Amino acid sequence: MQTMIGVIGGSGIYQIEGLEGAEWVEVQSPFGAPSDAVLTGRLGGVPMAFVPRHGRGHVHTPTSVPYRANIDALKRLGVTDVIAVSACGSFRDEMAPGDFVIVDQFIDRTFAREKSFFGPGLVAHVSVAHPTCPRLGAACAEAARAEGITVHEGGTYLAMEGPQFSTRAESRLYREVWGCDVIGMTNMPEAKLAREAELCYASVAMITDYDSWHPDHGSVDISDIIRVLSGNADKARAVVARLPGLLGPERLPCPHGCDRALDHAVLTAPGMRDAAMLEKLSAVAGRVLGSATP
Ligand SMILES: CSC[C@H]1O[C@H](OP(=O)(O)O)[C@H](O)[C@@H]1O
Ligand SMILES: Nc1ncnc2[nH]cnc12
Repeated sequence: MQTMIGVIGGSGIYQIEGLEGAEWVEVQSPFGAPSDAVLTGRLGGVPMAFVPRHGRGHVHTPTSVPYRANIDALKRLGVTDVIAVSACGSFRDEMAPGDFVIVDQFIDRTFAREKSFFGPGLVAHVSVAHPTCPRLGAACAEAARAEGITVHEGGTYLAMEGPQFSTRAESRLYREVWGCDVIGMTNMPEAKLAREAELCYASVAMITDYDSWHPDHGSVDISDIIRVLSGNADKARAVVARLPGLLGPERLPCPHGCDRALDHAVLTAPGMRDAAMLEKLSAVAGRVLGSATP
């Protein structure tokens, strides 16, 4: 199988440079319109697809991002591995603004988003006990280190609904009681949907601030975030540029089973499956439903 890298660019990252044959393509998804057209091309001989999570010009709120359409569109294009690049706040002194965290756990506190491709007429339950791909995360960490970035391998990301930032009491709860390391508004349900679509998913969280718990740093402030974001964006693009060399064009099956997540997940009996749902899920779950899109 051929590697195809999907990149979801977060706040401050609305395009990537250097793609050969770069082209913005409109992708139709049965889950609605993706955040924007998808930038496709090749980097180091490996096909790549980039979607700006908030759209060019930053038009989508964390709640209005069409997470399902974005993941479905990447799957339809043939993406195998998704790197989610995101701004986040830090709950740890040692995880400082400018550092990157390769997130490996989430606490999902979002409540106003569609969280599954499945539903009535086609029921499935995938495991997200380990919600990110260790193989892809290790490649991202290696790429970040090669760029001289301070990178923390492993961390728990609290996904909040937003769009307002946390109160000081919430910030302390997430840090002191729940043991979270970073906070953001977008990696959930994105990671859950990537797992349902059998895509390897790694989250590269770029720290922009100390949220609102830190006695020496006051409260989170959007102008501080934007200042750090501009530096982070170039670093993130440099990390992405190293990934084709690290992942290579030939893709071996995921040793952690991300690409087989649906093997035993669909519960609805074959004769009871809803025809419209089968059609809708042809890209995401075609491998196990027998309706794969060509
Ligand atoms: C720019 S501050 C808040 C905003 O930034 C993060 O977005 P993303 O994860 O897409 O980089 C955060 O989750 C909020 O949506
Ligand atoms: N402190 C914070 N809380 C939520 N999302 C963020 N994105 C960047 N910083 C953040």
